[in-house]
Amino acid sequence: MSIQTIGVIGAGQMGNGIAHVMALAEYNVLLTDVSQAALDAAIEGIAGNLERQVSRGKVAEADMGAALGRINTTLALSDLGATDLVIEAATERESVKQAIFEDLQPHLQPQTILTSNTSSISITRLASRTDRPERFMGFHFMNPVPVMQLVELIRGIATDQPTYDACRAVVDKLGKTAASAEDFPGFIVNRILMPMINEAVYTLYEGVGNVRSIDQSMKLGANHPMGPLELADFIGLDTCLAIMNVLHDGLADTKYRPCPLLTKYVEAGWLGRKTQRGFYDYRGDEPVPTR
Ligand SMILES: CC(=O)CC(=O)SCCNC(=O)CCNC(=O)[C@H](O)C(C)(C)COP(=O)(O)OP(=O)(O)OC[C@H]1O[C@@H](n2cnc3c(N)ncnc32)[C@H](O)[C@@H]1OP(=O)(O)O
Ligand SMILES: NC(=O)C1=CN([C@@H]2O[C@H](COP(=O)(O)OP(=O)(O)OC[C@H]3O[C@@H](n4cnc5c(N)ncnc54)[C@H](OP(=O)(O)O)[C@@H]3O)[C@@H](O)[C@H]2O)C=CC1
Repeated sequence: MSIQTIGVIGAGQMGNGIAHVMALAEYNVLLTDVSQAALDAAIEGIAGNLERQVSRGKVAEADMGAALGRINTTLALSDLGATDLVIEAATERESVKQAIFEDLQPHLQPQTILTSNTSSISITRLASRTDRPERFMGFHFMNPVPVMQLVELIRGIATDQPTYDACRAVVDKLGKTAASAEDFPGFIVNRILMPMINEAVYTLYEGVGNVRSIDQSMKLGANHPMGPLELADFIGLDTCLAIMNVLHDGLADTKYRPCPLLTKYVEAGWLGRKTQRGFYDYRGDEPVPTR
């Protein structure tokens, strides 16, 4: 099946990045969210990121204008009815995602492929609540989407080969690399990455190091581009906690128990960069550790 128009649900940091790369690859994009403010912020963010790519010679100025022209926004989920592929990138909560698919389904063409950018939730379970489990799969981008090379492709138990092939062709057209992962909690990247981040929070909680020493240790001692606490703030602490809960519930092993300090930050609404405060405070000129 030929994909030309892509619907993106959720205009947060991932939805915004997905719309950006799809438009640059000449797909028409229809981006939706529950708030107009989120849609406006996403368009502004995409324009800013494209401008940076133009200034660094990564994108031609004319391509930037054309890409922005290919992105339309709407508050009405039903407008996504005419798209060929839908990528859901709303909040990492199963009930939110299920409600979106339920509301969207009656408006979709029968052949439309439904996908989720979920970081951890069972693709098979999400698919089973839709009218098209064979045309449903996991389409998992990494953050920041315009920079990261990998896309994890996750088949649910019922996903058919034409659906996988169509999604694979989109990844190829983006110039990114696909990795196939089986449908188990956290798939590949987050099964490995998130326990490391959670362990960094335990290291902080137990006083083994402070925020700065933990991040510095992993940057200078293990050559990670960002320290684990800086990365957690970048991903979003609510998303990190949601992923740990999926690993803990789905694999029933205490090694995945979320650190109580991570829970406390989320309860405080200190979700990282997106709320200006997490393991660092971003409200000043330089990020300042909060512990
Ligand atoms: C939670 C999940 O489900 C899965 C996940 O995504 S886990 C998270 C995975 N991501 C990571 O681990 C990211 C780790 N961090 C990094 O790789 C790097 O710190 C980083 C790429 C984010 C930034 O790199 P940096 O060297 O510190 O910063 P900076 O020089 O500003 O940026 C590097 C490049 O990225 C570009 N960039 C950064 N953010 C961007 C964005 N949002 N859009 C477009 N370009 C962006 C910059 O323009 C720059 O481009 P050039 O190389 O052409 O100059
Ligand atoms: N952050 C990361 O590094 C990565 C995240 N992901 C996954 O991508 C998804 C999105 O994450 P991310 O972009 O970081 O999250 P954000 O919190 O940045 O964005 C989520 C967006 O979805 C919106 N939203 C919530 N409910 C609905 C709804 N019913 N319909 C439409 N939009 C809705 C939110 O609006 P509001 O704020 O008003 O609630 C918000 O704008 C999650 O599943 C996450 O696990 C995948 C890879 C990496």
